[in-house]
Formats: sequence, C-alpha cells, structure tokens
Amino acid sequence: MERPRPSPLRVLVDMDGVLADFEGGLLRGFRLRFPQEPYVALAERRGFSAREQYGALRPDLADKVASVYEAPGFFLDLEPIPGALQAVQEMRCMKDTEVFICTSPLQKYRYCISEKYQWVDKYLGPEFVERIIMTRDKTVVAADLLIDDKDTIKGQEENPSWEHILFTCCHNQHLNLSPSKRRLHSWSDNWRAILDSKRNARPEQD
Ligand SMILES: Cc1cn([C@H]2C[C@H](O)[C@@H](COP(=O)(O)O)O2)c(=O)[nH]c1=O
Ligand SMILES: [Mg+2]
Repeated sequence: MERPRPSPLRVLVDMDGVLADFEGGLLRGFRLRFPQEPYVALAERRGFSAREQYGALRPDLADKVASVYEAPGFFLDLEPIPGALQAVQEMRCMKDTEVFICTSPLQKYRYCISEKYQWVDKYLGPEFVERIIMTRDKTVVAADLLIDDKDTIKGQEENPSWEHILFTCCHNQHLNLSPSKRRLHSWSDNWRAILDSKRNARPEQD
C-alpha cells in the first residue's frame, strides 16, 4: 500500500526584526529627526517596545520615537536583515515546506500596511506577496514553526500550534530562555537544522 504523503512543514517568518531591520531603521530615523535628543544605542536596547524604553529615558521621547515609525516611508525604507532574503527564498523552494510571512501592523496602520506589502514585493517578489499574513494576533495562525524576534507572543489562543523560535535581535539578546525554547541567532545560524528537527519530530501520519 502506498504511504500517504506527509503534510508540508509550515513555517511562519516574522517581518520586523527578522526580515526587515526595524531597530536599525528606527535608530537612524530617530537620530536624523531628533539630533539633539538622547537615544538608546542598539547595544543598550532591552525589551520589545522601543516606545517604552525611550519613555523610561524621558517621558516625552516615547511619542517622539513612535512618530519615527509611524511616518510615511519608514517601513518601506527598512534594510533587509543580512541573509534573510536568501534564506526565505531557499525555504520556499524546499521540498515539503510552506513558508509564510506573518507580520503585525501598527495600530496606526495608515502607512505601515501598504508599505509592508510594497517591501515584500520589492525584496522578495509577487510569490511572497501572496504569502503575507497580516495579523495583530499570531496565536490564531496554524503552523509548525514561528520565527520571531518578540520574546513573548500572546493572543486569543493559549496554546498556539507553532513552536516559537526566538530570532535574536538587539532587544532580546540578553534574555535567558527556558531550556525548552530555541533561538535562531541570525540567518547564518543553522535554520535548516531547526526545520529538519521539527519535521522529524512530527507524529507519523496514518
Ligand atoms: C519595537 C516596536 C515595534 N512596534 C510594532 C512595529 C510592528 O508593527 C510590530 C511588530 O511587527 P512584526 O512584523 O510582528 O515584528 O510592532 C511598536 O508598535 N512599538 C515598538 O516599540
Ligand atoms: Mg518582529
């Protein structure tokens, strides 16, 4: 009897901090726009929210830093993270693998949503535009893996189907993870081994 084909391994890849250099673009934009103001160097970043960290430095800096990422052109002008484009293109061509870009828009979405689409089209092409999942709640999306730089991902679903692989970024590099949690240190790290191990750990299908 013919064995049934395994279902493809579905991988969600986050955008800001994983494909697009949000933190680098934010610091550059902040220093250009507010050259007299104190800033948080990338090595000093702690915690996902730049807004909160700037606000702790001086309360009025919270709105100032937010005004940088809410401005037109911010998301479109972000540089790709080194190795990211090649990695996801390779992932897309891998046998029995499905890759989607899973990204959260800002609450002030006026420019962010269309610019994220344009960014993907510009750097990855129309095949990937078809594969954008734009959601404020990634827990309700079904997949095997989510590669994301946000250390804690919460939403309506308490037990998401994916395993969260923490992608190292300036704001999370100092965190000690629980032994069960895995990191991808960069796109030069062995992301293929993570996909393979997940593929092999899945229960056999009848
Ligand atoms: C640091 C930081 C980020 N955000 C926003 C920017 C994006 O819209 C999302 C993260 O998107 P991802 O593709 O899921 O990585 O969060 C923010 O609002 N405030 C911040 O300080
Ligand atoms: Mg992110």
